[in-house]
Amino acid sequence: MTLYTSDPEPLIDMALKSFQLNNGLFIPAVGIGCWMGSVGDGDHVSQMVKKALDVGYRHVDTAANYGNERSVGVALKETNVPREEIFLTTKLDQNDHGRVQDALETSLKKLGVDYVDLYLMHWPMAFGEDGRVLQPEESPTFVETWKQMELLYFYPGMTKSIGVSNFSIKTLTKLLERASIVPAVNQVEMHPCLPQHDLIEFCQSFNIHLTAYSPIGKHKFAYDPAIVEIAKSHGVTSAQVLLSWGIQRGTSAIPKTLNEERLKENITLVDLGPNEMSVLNGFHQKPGMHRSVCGFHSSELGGSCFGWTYDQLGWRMVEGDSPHTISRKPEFQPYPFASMSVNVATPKPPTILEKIYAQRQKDVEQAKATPGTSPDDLKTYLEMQLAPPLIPLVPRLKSNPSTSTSNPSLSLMAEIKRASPSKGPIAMTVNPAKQALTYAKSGASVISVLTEPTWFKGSLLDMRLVRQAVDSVPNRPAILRKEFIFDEYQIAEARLHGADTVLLIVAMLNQDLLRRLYTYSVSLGMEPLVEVNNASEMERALEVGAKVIGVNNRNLHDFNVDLGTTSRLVDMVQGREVVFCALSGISGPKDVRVYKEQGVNAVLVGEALMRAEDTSKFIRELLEWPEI
Ligand SMILES: O=C(O)c1ccccc1NCC(=O)[C@H](O)[C@H](O)COP(=O)(O)O
Repeated sequence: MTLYTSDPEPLIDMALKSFQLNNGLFIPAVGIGCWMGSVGDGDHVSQMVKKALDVGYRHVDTAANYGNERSVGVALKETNVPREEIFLTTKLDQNDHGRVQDALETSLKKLGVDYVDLYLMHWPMAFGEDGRVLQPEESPTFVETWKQMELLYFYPGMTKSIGVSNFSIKTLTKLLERASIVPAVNQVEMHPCLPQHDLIEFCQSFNIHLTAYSPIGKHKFAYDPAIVEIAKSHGVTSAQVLLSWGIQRGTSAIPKTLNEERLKENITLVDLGPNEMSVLNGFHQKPGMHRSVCGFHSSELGGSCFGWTYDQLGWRMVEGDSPHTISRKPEFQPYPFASMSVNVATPKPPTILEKIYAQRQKDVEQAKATPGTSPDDLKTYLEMQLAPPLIPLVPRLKSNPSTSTSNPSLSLMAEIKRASPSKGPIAMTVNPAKQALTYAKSGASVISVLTEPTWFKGSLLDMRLVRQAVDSVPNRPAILRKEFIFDEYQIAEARLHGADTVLLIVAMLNQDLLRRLYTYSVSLGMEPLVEVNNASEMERALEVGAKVIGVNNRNLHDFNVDLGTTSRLVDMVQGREVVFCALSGISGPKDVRVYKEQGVNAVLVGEALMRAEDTSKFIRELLEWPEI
């Protein structure tokens, strides 16, 4: 909707404008900020948030430290706006850096919601048990806290995005060196007296969105003649000019006001021209102007803030400091309003498979860049024939303890699975070598080793030790590298670390890549297990000539498990030379019996085996095999 004043100056209705974050979610450009200048302020906050939602806001920003999450919760409960239409942010208190999950659970309870859209680390510095400010190297460091926040993101449910607040280029750089997930947002003080040009440039290069708090500068400079003149020429208030400037730079803002008229004004903005943007970009260069309006850059604080020096924080200034060292790039291309999305209500967050894929790409790049494990190094090791001998998958899968009996049953691919995205920790203390030996002695044809570290807590070392543990077992099982494979490099790694086969997940590969990886794996002597989840993926697996196809009963996009997925695809392999396997969700003999009747050749079982009290007995009963 475009509104018109009498001049008529077109005003831009910001209510539903949003910016897309690096995880695919959309953050509305203007939100209602709930810091009231002091902790709490109960009823006022509830009324303010309710009014804001009534007039069109869909973004609410609070923090544990503001002491008003309950009041925000009252407004969320009383409003008619559905929860899923609201982008809700809260922040981790500095007292809670060592207990992130508990802190978020407490915040959710107070807010009366099941999840927040964004959870921010409020400040990089933590407070110790005794209330003392911990120094940057003291545990929990902000990197350690970030790692805990990443876990919340990996086991989704409580927050849809994670980010930071009050981070500088210095502290962000340190965080990014160790981060598996790039923060979606950095929320900082930002207005024309503190434009943060360098920080914006830095964050843009990492696709980190910036949100401005105190975007109107607490009205401390809003009546400067230069700003008033721009406001007059558009027929709007100074506050509207300052907010328009911020959003036109591509940053969102969370102004606060209890006044209904101002609430409306703050989401009704104007398009500033290049000269006006220039005036505001350079505003802080006036003598004495470059400063925090929150008192953070004050000589009274003696060059520190909350117990960290400006140097530790990466803040390079004190009040009135010459801005030339800070602002090297005052000119920014205006953010194209036209390209802003209005899709607030139906964000499409990445699925777990997409998240894992993105993370594994980073991991593989890192491994390739590590001296000794470059692609050339791996090629040389393979040429030197350093990979251990392998066994062929197809015949091994066709043999199990029941094959020579009058009533042959299915074969088993037994998985080693410490944790998973859908279940969290499953068997964190398992010793993979011992578990593998039990599987081998119980008759498993394949041992599947999850080597993904972040969600499944596995490693290549696990797989190597599994291989070593079973190497001398007669008719040893084949070793499967259970991974999210998209690069030949991962297949070479698998072979060198003792795998006999690898997993190729059709859902993550285009047909050319699937064919290329299939061919490469076969060229190293490893017939891959090709995983499908529906009929079209099955056609693609057959098209590349896969000889071992597994149907995953678990939908990797939404975790839904349906044992009928395998049954529905049986017909597609009938009469073909394919070993047909059922993967995931198999927990008892009944499941296996149904598959046996349908002609399935093997089952891959993870969680049920990891949780079994007597693994050998469980396997024998599951497969209805004779005693070995
Ligand atoms: O298990 C998960 O939560 C999961 C989520 C996303 C991608 C893959 C996932 N699992 C990998 C597997 O394929 C299973 O570990 C395997 O099929 C065994 O499943 P189960 O017997 O249900 O443990």
